[in-house]
Amino acid sequence: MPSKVSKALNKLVKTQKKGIAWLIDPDKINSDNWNKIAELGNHKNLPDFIFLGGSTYTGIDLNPLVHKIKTLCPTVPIVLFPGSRFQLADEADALLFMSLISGRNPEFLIEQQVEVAERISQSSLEILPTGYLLVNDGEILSVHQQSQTLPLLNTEKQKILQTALAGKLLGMRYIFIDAGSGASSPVSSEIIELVKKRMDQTPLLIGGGLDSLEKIDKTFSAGADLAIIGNAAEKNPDFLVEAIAFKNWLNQRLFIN
Ligand SMILES: CC(C)=CCC/C(C)=C/CC/C(C)=C/CC/C(C)=C/COP(=O)(O)OP(=O)(O)O
Ligand SMILES: O=P(O)(O)OC[C@@H](O)CO
Ligand SMILES: [Mg+2]
Repeated sequence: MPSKVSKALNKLVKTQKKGIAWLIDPDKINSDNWNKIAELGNHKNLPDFIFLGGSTYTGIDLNPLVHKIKTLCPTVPIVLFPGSRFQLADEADALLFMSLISGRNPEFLIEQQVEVAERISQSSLEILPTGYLLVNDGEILSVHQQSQTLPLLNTEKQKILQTALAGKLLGMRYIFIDAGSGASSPVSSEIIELVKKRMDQTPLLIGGGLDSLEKIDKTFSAGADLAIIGNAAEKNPDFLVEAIAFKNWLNQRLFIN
């Protein structure tokens, strides 16, 4: 099995560097996004990964989209972040093979995964076993509607820690805590700190509502290894480049110190 993406994620943890993933929603990609991808192809401020997925997308073959992104921006690994089993594409580099462990809906805990296990084990996708937790201040967003689960609250510290640890002990190699796309407040710094302290070498991915450099800074300072940015980049593609430049500056500062 290929290991390019897992190596890159684990390297972030080992070197204490920070990474940024640009989340592209196949349903919403527009001409501004395409222009940005074309620019990225020869830009020094590249995201570490492109995540591809949407909470509601159920439509057509994603391979042509993957192919087009790869042609324009060949050096950035494309990681599938599927809202359902219909969002697979063999031409992507890797797949976040998630189980929604903050919820109790069997469909997203195990059923979706069972349906695709045989297919993906025969593909050349790099499989990233991921415990996926929805955590916010009680806001119900499209991912909650889609998965028919409620988010854990930022105040439910013990429950969130227990859930992340259970995922890790079950062998999930990545923990992704998501406030949900467009969340008005992101995963709290307290939660990120608490979970990060107990993760050892397991990469911690944080996303949802990261729409300012201040929020990204807080997320990284609290211990996130990778920040996922969707809506803010969709609305203002230049924000993505600013966020990446900021992350590069943080990493450089770490190196100098
Ligand atoms: C492993 C396989 C094949 C499927 C996993 C299926 C699971 C467990 C999904 C988790 C629950 C879920 C529905 C996650 C959605 C993740 C996602 C791609 C969010 C992005 O949200 P947007 O589509 O950007 O939100 P908007 O609809 O607001 O744009
Ligand atoms: O669109 P935003 O709010 O950046 O969220 C990204 C992602 O974490 C959602 O699942
Ligand atoms: Mg979206």
